[in-house]
Amino acid sequence: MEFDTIAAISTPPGEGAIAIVRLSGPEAVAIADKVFQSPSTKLLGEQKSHTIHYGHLVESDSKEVVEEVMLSLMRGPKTFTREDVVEINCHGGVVSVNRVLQLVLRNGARLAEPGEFTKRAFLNGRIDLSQAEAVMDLIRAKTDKAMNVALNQMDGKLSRLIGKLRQTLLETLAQVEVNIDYPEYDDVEEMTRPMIIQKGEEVRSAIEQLIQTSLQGKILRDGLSTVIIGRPNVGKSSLLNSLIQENKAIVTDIAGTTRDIIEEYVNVRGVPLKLVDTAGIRETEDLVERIGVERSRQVLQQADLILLVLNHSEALSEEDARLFETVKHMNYLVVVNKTDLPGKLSMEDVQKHAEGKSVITTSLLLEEGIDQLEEAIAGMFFGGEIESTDMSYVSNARHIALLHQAKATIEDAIEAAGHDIPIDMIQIDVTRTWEILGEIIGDTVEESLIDQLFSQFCLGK
Ligand SMILES: Nc1nc2c(c(=O)[nH]1)N(C=O)[C@@H](CNc1ccc(C(=O)N[C@@H](CCC(=O)O)C(=O)O)cc1)CN2
Ligand SMILES: Nc1nc2c(ncn2[C@@H]2O[C@H](COP(=O)(O)OP(=O)(O)OP(=O)(O)O)[C@@H](O)[C@H]2O)c(=O)[nH]1
Ligand SMILES: [K+]
Ligand SMILES: [Mg+2]
Repeated sequence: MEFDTIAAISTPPGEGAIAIVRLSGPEAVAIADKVFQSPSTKLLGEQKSHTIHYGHLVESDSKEVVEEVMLSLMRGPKTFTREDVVEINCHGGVVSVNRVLQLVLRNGARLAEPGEFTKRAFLNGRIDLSQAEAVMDLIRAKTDKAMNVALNQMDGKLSRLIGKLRQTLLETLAQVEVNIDYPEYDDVEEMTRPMIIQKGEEVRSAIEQLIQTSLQGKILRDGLSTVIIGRPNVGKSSLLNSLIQENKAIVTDIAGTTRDIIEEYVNVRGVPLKLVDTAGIRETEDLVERIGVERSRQVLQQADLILLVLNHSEALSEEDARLFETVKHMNYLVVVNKTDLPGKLSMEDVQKHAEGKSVITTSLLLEEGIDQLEEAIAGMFFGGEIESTDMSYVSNARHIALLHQAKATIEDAIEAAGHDIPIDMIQIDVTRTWEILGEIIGDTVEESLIDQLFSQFCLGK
């Protein structure tokens, strides 16, 4: 495909040592030649591909010097976009890099839209949609593990899996056609239906396996939203500070210290947590505190995990019991804090309310119990260690939704094949499954969706 030539600043905004302005498109080299002067005096158009050149950028008419740069020359198709690419490495000042961008825009390039370089890599067939989406995941990855998931997807691991399933579906459809068109025996139906069921089952179970990795994949990608709740003064803010190893939240012995929601990201054994400290939940006359309590109840709704904190030096109160009731149907862990103080809390009571959920004891004052808590959190979602060899987790919400749809349609096909539903109806379900899986890799997908996906990228990517 032939496009116009785009340009953008590909490094983060602000001051840095070096900044890059990237050009891609059929005119990239010609535009660079208009504004680049090197000591060698040779035109870039005459230079070998994949070479880097020292020189100056100058105004095309006045030859006034604009910047001193290093320029990388990369001719397609062996480039990020498969088009001709020129990268101008300039000094990393805000003014400098903008000057360079303006210069190439004045000389024929168009300002790129967010994600447009990666979009071209997709449209020119270097990567498929799931690989392109992985590029964005990679940039946003907050932990090593999340980055590995993205790298694997970028490498095409998910694409290959999806490709294999679609191939099986196509072969099944082809076989159905053959059976119908060239019936060597009269028992076409008897041959065709079991084959659809067998192949359909193969595909269904593979999809199910992918879906099973998706909860973990999503956690690695988006972080586990973890809300700390408990009565005032039990040590919620102390717990946040211990987990992030920083004194971020205010801790005092005054009940009702935390009034606003405090959010912090922390990496617990490879699991990224978005930790949320909340106002202690209790009946209160204080207006500000009451608003805080109300907010605590709201953030609870969106939590993936709840840490319910109790005070070891006080008997279980009615408010504690109400908190247990609130989180009953959610993922939660109980943290019994202040074990350094004389115990008034009956652990039997706690176990009864916790209904089999883990109960961890801590003394945040003495820095005890944090290890066990971290272990319990990681164990809850990853059964101990996160798998590091086979990182083909599905992590993207769009992909997960499509996998669920694909599973439903292939199940329809299997079900229909086992009953007296006409073969052509079953073909429709199998074909639909093939299409839905195709949307994951961008093979069968609406242009508007493609535009929308790439627009979420950063500028210059
Ligand atoms: N300066 C710079 N650094 C960068 C990038 C970039 O665009 N510019 N990248 C941008 O994200 C990443 C590197 N990603 C890239 C991916 C593919 C190709 C590429 O040219 N692929 C070709 C040919 C490979 C080959 O030589 O065999 C291909 O796949 O056909 C280049 C960069 C990270 N670092
Ligand atoms: N003895 C003892 N004191 C602790 C422990 N953990 C926290 N504290 C103290 O308990 C008090 C309350 O701690 P916070 O972390 O502010 O409690 P909170 O649950 O956030 O309180 P609110 O925000 O007011 O609801 C502070 O004085 C802490 O130093 C512990 O393990 N042992
Ligand atoms: K407090
Ligand atoms: Mg607090």
